Amino acid sequence: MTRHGDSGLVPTHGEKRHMISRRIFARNLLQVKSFTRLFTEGPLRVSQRGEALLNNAQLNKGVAFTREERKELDLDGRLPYAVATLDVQCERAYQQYQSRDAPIHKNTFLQSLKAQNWTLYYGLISRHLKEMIPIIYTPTEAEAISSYSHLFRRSEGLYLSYPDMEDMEKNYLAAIESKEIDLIICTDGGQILGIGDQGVGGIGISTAKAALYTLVLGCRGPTDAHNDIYYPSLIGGIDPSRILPVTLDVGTNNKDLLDDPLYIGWSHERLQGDQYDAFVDKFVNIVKKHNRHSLLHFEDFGNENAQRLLDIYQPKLSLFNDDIQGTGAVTLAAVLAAIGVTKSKLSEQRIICFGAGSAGLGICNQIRDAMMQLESLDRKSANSCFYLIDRHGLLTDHLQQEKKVNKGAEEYVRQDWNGPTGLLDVVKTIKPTILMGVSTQGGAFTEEVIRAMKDSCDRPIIFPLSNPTRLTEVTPQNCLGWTGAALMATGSPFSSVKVNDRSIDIAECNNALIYPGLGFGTIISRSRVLSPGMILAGAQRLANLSAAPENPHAALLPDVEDSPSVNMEIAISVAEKAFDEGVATVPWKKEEVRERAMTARWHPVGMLKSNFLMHPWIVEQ
Ligand SMILES: NC(=O)C1=CN([C@@H]2O[C@H](COP(=O)(O)OP(=O)(O)OC[C@H]3O[C@@H](n4cnc5c(N)ncnc54)[C@H](O)[C@@H]3O)[C@@H](O)[C@H]2O)C=CC1
Ligand SMILES: CC(=O)C(=O)O
Ligand SMILES: [Mg+2]
Repeated sequence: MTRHGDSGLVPTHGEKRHMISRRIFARNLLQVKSFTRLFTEGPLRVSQRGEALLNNAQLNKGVAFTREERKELDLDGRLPYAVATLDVQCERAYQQYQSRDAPIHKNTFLQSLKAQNWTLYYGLISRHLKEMIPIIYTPTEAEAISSYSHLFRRSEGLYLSYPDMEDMEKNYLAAIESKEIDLIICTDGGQILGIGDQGVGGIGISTAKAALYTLVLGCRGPTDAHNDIYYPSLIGGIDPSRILPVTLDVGTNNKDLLDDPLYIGWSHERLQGDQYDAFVDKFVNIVKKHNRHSLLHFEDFGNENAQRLLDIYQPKLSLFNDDIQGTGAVTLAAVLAAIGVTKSKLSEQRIICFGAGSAGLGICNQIRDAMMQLESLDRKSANSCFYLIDRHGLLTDHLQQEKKVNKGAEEYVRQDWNGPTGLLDVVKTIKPTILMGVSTQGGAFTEEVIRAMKDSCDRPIIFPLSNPTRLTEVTPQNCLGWTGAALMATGSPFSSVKVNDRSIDIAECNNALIYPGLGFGTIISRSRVLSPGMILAGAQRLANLSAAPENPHAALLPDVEDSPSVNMEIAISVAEKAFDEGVATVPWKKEEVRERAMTARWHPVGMLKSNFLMHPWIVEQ
């Protein structure tokens, strides 16, 4: 690809392209001087008709095709007579959804709906966001991923397998043919949620994260009480046709999968070392070559690779690791909200992080950096506020000598520790104010641990963040039952808990509350990188949107139902920061960010008054 002009906005394609692509490309060229839209704008030209159109999930509108469209597009007789609005279609689909009892069956139903009709899929979920996010994301998606080879029906992204490494570029180009890609979400399946190596099934997390980029951005109505911001009543985010979910199939060390005759990936032990590195490097370079203005989102890579790959590639292209940086940012926001309640400073906290893997280190680094930037602590003093505990106990110099300290955790190693290093002993010794769990060890925060936390301060801050639900280190019911007053946030959704006749809402401290905003802010500003400053700006904006400091009984973070408007605010702060740091490459000004962000969203229906027309269509001859 070559660049056009100074703006660096226009992807060009050396490859032979489809006619539609050339037209979209030409239109983008015309728009580039003012603004490049993040969705395919205006009349949608289609070359397909009849059966082919009904089988194209991106274009299919089902019974929402109007009489004129049916005539024009050879659909007469292929659909029942009545023409329905999207509302009616959603009502019908919701009834079908409700008839499925188990969450995994609801998940499968929604998967097949997506395979048939994107507009209806996104339209339906946006109408039942809170109810359906746990179905398409954590916790249910973990179950779907672990059964991937058994539930498989059809392709849902790009599968790049090691044996086909020679053809990687060709296969990549085929997947993006006739598309403009803003976002590539990639996993190697190494550590999916808390359920470990899932091999090729990892694609499920790429597609789930992709769906949230579309759903969890946009607007739900005037919900932002702090800022009196009004959003129209549609929901929308990143155009799904501009997102590419990818799995890098480098084998698996999951014995169950290797022994399963139905396993659908490359049945081979997981590659490591030079072979693994060469494969990932080839992929990143292909992205850089063909989609250099897109954001590359890394998800659920194994601990041995996640931080290492981030360090290698972050300076080279617009890339981030959600488990490290997204989780760090959302947890920082929750901590800022919590210390707003306890009226204390970041630098006054004594923090235990139980689990020193990708998420644990991402969280500690993010909070440590915030201590340095917001409260001017030097790095050593800031590091000294943390006590990291991993599978062998507290990270001490003894463990370091035994080479049992994860890479990246060296800075937090305690040099001065002589006592026992188990969680309960450390809690009793240091009397922490904050306890975070990212260990994948369900129930690890026992009653004794939680009561010891309560003994150490009046309102302990306790965040069991492991997913899915069964791996939570402590349930809110237990934690609040034992303490009465903990400030909690959890990785997966939990219902509210009654304490002394008061109903306490539990904040969901999940990176899904922030990564869509981090990503969208980067994309709309066409930022060269997603910098630490942009991530901090996003976390601070999220903390500002918390109701907790003013209302000590409110959840620490905004509700998932409000995440569309919340993520839009985050995106705006992130994009503005990109301008401040001089990394934005769009040819417009920082003052325009809000308006640009609002108009750049894709909606499951067109911006037309009639709510069943997706776009006016022009038939390709
Ligand atoms: N709430 C959120 O937004 C997020 C939650 N997570 C969750 O956090 C958990 C960890 O994820 P990653 O950091 O990506 O995995 P990881 O594999 O990189 O880290 C897990 C760490 O826990 C340690 N560990 C295992 N057993 C332990 C024990 N008995 N005691 C103490 N430490 C122990 C492991 O040695 C490892 O270092 C997962 O359940 C994941 O779903 C991850 C990212 C975001
Ligand atoms: C939320 C998330 O990214 C995880 O649990 O891995
Ligand atoms: Mg993850």
